[in-house]
Amino acid sequence: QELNTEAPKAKHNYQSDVARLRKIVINSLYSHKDIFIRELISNANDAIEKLRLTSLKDKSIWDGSNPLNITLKLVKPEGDQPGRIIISDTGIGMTPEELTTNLGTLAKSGTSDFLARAENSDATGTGNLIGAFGLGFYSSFLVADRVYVASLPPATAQNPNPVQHVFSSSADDSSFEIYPDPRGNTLGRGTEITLVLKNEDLEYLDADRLTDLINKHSSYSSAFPIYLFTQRTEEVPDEDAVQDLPPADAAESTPAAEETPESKDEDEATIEEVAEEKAEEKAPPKMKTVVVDEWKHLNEQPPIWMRDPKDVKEEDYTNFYKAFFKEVESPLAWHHFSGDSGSGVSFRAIVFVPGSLDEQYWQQPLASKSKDIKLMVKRVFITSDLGDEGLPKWASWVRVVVDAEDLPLNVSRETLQSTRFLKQVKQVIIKHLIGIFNRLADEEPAKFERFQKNYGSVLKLGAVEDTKNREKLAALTRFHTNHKDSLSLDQYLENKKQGQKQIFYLAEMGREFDDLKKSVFIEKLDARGYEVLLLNEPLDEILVQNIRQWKRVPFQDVAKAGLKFGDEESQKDEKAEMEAAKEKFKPLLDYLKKEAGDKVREVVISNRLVTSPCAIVADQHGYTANVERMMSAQNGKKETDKFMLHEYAKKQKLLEINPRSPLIEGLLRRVEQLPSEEEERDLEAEDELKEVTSILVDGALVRSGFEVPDSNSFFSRVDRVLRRSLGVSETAPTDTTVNPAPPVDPELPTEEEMAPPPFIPEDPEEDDGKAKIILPDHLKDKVSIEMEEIDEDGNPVPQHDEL
Ligand SMILES: Nc1ncnc2c1ncn2[C@@H]1O[C@H](COP(=O)(O)OP(=O)(O)OP(=O)(O)O)[C@@H](O)[C@H]1O
Repeated sequence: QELNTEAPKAKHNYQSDVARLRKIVINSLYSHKDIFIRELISNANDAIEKLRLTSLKDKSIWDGSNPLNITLKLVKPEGDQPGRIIISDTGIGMTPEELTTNLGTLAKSGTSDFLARAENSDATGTGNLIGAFGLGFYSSFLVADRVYVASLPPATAQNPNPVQHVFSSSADDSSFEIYPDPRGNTLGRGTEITLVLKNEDLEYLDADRLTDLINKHSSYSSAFPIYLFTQRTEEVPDEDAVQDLPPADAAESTPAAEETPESKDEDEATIEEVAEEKAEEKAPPKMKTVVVDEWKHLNEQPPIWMRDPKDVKEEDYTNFYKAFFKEVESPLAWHHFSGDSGSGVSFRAIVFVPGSLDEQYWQQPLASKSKDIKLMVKRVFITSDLGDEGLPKWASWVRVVVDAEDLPLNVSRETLQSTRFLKQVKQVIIKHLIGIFNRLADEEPAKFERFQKNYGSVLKLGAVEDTKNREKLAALTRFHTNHKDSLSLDQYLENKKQGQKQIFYLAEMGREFDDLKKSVFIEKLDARGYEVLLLNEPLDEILVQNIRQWKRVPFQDVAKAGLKFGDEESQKDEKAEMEAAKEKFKPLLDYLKKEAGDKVREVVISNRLVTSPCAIVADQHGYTANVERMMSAQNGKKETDKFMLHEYAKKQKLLEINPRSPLIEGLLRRVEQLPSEEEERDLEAEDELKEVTSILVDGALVRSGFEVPDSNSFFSRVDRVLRRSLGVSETAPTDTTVNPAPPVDPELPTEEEMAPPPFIPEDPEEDDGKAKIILPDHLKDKVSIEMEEIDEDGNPVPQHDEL
């Protein structure tokens, strides 16, 4: 009987976001058409799961007697009847109101944003779209011109006499219709989706093609049996012919609508005569062709996690992962194992590392829970919510399927959460996850490199957050150094020089490694061949502060006091040189202490500089420039300044001078030349020296990554020195007259005035292949253009200003 009817139907408009989503699906996912079957089967599976879970509380909904399954029927086009795929489930079904809200609106938060991005993305972005969003029901329109959804929820106390309703919509309608099913309550319970296939998509009616698709993408998506209705012809002896009876009329047989696959034996033949061959005396038994109706069980094999890992191919894991977690990208690595929770629950599990870290990961709060842990009991999905026993943030991206054998099937989410099992499972997952990382590090260097690119920061977060696994995670972390692009802490210790008792690191958030290599703080270490860890992520400094030492060797911030090469004792010459320098530069040290006393606590001879004249280092309890920046970024500069402790820490700076620098030598000479007698003082020369000194100190601050307290005054001083060196009068004023702005004019410009003149591009013939900026004539004299050189990665190439 027809699903359609002439009777009046309630018409509804799609919510605007649904209309947009449907448009994206229909227009841009053309090459991913196949996903429709996976999405519909997964919805059917969810509906059955929902029924099962609801029935745990209310037995009247389902008492366990009638079967839970998903069935598919393929109907070939015939006459004016179009080709159809009919997918039915015996799940929770939908009331007419639910049909309207579930299929006519999108309840997801952030949908509009997401759609805007999807609308602008090209074909490569569409993979993401499917993964991130789950197009679900709307993917039907990839292959169907029209979709009918007939649905009947189970009878409940609130809805004792449910009526089967139909949702109907065509691919191009902006509205859909809901009406009582003209066939009556044929479903018993559940949902039946009829896809009226587009002419170009009739290939999906091929049973083998559809079986392949389901085997590949969906057989794992459902814990419930999936049956495909097929018909095949067979030659069988014609028993009737023996009695020489006239042939019966050929008649097509279809299973009754309410007939479920379990209610009849598989392979049970509905025999019907199609043709009869002429009876011949004493000839071989007379044969006839019969059509055999079959319900083929598509997901008969046990799910992948229940199989022996030896029997599962790499491709099977990848396909399973993509289907099960609705993902387009293959996993980076996985581990399949069975175990015992320790509280007597045996289980099987597969832990997957996704191909890349979700873009959203770092935007989520630290407490955000993992969603991709599928907890099953005896093949039946129970929950994705580990409750308070969620994984730590650093591991919240992991995708896991865990199937416990020895828990009762009717365990509810709440009871499961109160068992020790979950706590133990969490530990087992983390243990195996770290096992995967170690295996990659030891056996698959190329993959490990990819892993580091995607998850490097996650390991650092783990080493900070997860004290129990700190050592293991820190050991997996890789660092850039002045010598290498990737180095573990163990490797660092293997390379350390004789006598070296510190792990040197330089931390400057956000700086390029190449810049860090030129830092004033590593001049000498680098020149002498010592290795320095270069840290440029916010988490780095926090990590180092937390672990403090590796294999009993402490970390040393090279921007801080306390730097020791470890061979000072054997470097007698250098020691003597230092002592002599202290003596020789005493007048300068005293002078600088007096002049820079508000910015630094002490002035000392440096052991870390080679070419630079001076640098500012933080004392043991002081803030380095990096920490100062982190504090301001976190609390806002004003807030940070309020705390006394911060004030104290900020003042703990040392000015280190390089005794070998000619500039420092020159400064010493000038200081020594200052007349000591009051009456001989040359105030002008003194002021000049003060100015040069303050520029030197402020320059040292900048060179060391700190902010100059008053940059305006700093540059005015620089200007004065420049004037002096150019022989320009220091006091000659700049002409500061300017034209005042025209009088107040509250009238807004018209749209015409605001519109830019039409843009006519230059003659393409003249194109010389070089990058250029083409300006419309009316802007040519109003705009000046500065070009910045960028490198291959799009980063600005730093310009080295000798000044
Ligand atoms: N076979 C079904 N039986 C009962 N309800 C269904 C069925 N198919 C869809 N629904 C309802 O329609 C809603 C929308 O389905 P849709 O597939 O668009 O999104 P979803 O399944 O919620 O999300 P996703 O596809 O990302 O998992 C579902 O949440 C569910 O409530």
